[in-house]
Amino acid sequence: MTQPIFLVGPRGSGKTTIGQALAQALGLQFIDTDHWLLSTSGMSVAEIVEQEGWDGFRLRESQALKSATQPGAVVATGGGIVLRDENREFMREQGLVLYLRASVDTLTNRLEAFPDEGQRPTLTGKTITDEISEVLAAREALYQQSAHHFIDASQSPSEIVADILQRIPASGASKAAS
Ligand SMILES: Nc1ncnc2c1ncn2[C@@H]1O[C@H](COP(=O)(O)OP(=O)(O)OP(=O)(O)O)[C@@H](O)[C@H]1O
Ligand SMILES: O=C(O)C1=C[C@@H](O)[C@@H](O)[C@H](O)C1
Ligand SMILES: [Mg+2]
Repeated sequence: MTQPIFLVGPRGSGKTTIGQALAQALGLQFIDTDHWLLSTSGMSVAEIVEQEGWDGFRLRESQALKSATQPGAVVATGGGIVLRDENREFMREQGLVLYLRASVDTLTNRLEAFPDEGQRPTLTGKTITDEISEVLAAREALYQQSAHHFIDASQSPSEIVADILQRIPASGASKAAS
């Protein structure tokens, strides 16, 4: 398989966790746009937003997506990557896009247990539950438009990886929607 696999979804859906496990299972390189930005800029998401605002972060994130993507890699994106048309088009044209879907309750539980405020500064100033509901409602259609496959991300990591592997046989990843 030479086309990259992109994981999209909201904060806490498991893009980083599942991306690492999937890359290991497939023997592929793992890339994470949030980590790539941290290592290339030396700044956390919170620091970039403090200095450049969310517009500055979104610009850097789009550049990171294009610079970091490699053929045959698993790419965990940031939760807001789908906000820009150019990013959605890039991912769909270059590779296979998987949407990790989970309920507001599941996402809230995960983010409350591990908030990581340096990488997940508030988007709305609201509580985690209210923020997730609002952000998911605003982005759901964009995640759906971007994705070739919807994956139930409420399962355990090993179940999710097995589910993904069933949909992308070694003979070549399928872009058929499901
Ligand atoms: N399938 C899962 N089952 C249980 N816990 C999970 C699962 N996937 C991720 N987690 C946990 O949820 C938290 C968030 O996961 P992760 O960082 O992978 O999400 P993310 O989608 O990459 O978020 P972000 O958009 O902020 O980068 C972590 O603490 C992780 O251990
Ligand atoms: O959902 C979002 O907008 C974000 C998710 C994280 O992955 C980071 O990219 C950043 O905190 C923004
Ligand atoms: Mg992540």
